[in-house]
Amino acid sequence: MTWAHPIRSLGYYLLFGKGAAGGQRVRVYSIPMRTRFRGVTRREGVLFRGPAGWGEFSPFAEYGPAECARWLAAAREAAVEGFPAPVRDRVPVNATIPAVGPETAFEMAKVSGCGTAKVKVAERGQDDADDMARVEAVRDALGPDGLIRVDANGGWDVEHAARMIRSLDRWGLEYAEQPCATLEDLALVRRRVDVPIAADESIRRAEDPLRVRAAGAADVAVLKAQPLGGVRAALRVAEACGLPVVVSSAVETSVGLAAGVALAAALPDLRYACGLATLSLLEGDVVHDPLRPVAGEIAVRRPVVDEEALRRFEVRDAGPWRRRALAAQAHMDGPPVIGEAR
Ligand SMILES: O=C(O)CCC(=O)c1ccccc1C(=O)O
Ligand SMILES: [Mg+2]
Repeated sequence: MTWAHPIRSLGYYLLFGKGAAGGQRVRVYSIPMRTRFRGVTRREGVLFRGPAGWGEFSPFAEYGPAECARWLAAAREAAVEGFPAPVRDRVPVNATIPAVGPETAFEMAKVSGCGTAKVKVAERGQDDADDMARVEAVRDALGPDGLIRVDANGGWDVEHAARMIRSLDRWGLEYAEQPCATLEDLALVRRRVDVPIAADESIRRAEDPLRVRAAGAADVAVLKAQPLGGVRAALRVAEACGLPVVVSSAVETSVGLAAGVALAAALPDLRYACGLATLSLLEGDVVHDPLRPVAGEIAVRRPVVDEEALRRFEVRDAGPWRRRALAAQAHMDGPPVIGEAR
């Protein structure tokens, strides 16, 4: 398939660099994290505006061009196409508690205003007692009616996972997210514990959910809009996988979060709180009215970039990110969005 005009002219909106007549400069941001998360201390990415609004391209540093192509497609959808129609106007969300000490965990759960919390466990360099203390503190903060899920990011082997999930369940677990790295191990753990299992890292490509289901590896699918290639792509994955879905963020600015919110808002069936309350992990944002939860819910809307807010975090040299986006674009299906700088 070739992309002749007028679609090719979409690239026109999204030129990097100065002097592209009628084009847009892309904007690079770098925002410090309030607490280290996934080993990351600054969140960085690209923002650009197209005819449908602002899009964000912010793959994590370790991802290569083929993987980044889906993240770029998500930004293109946001900027050029816009989001599908919502079926709800608010999305219930969970507080995200990083691998912090129990006092901080208690405080974060308390101030979040959320009735559901996701607690990170199995952090490298910590031990089981740290996880126990953190989950106990979050249970204290939420009270008996709160819901607690844990996320091990694949950090346990099967034995360790089965043992820890049973131990942590003394404080009551809604589900355990990605206790082990492989599908086979997830399936083994799932057969050994009563707590439901969610798959996150095991679902990064459109074909993954079918493999998750075939392996009997999970009860819940965690879907992220950017890595799956956008809201529409993620909706197709949700439909194909036949599992209840939790939408979560990739810890983006409000621009990227809006895609996750749009996905959660468009799902026909939403039974779980979503992991979209992640702005509190960042030192700031690029919009005037950030997508933060009120009483455990985020209102469905699309904030626009505020120049004054962006100025605090904008990076002048767009070169490295331009190269990254162009490399991703070479692997992307459909029309290009990034032009060469002139
Ligand atoms: O789901 C949440 O509560 C927040 C999002 C989150 O945890 C996350 C964000 C970026 C990368 C990985 C993860 C993860 O779920 O492991
Ligand atoms: Mg996860």
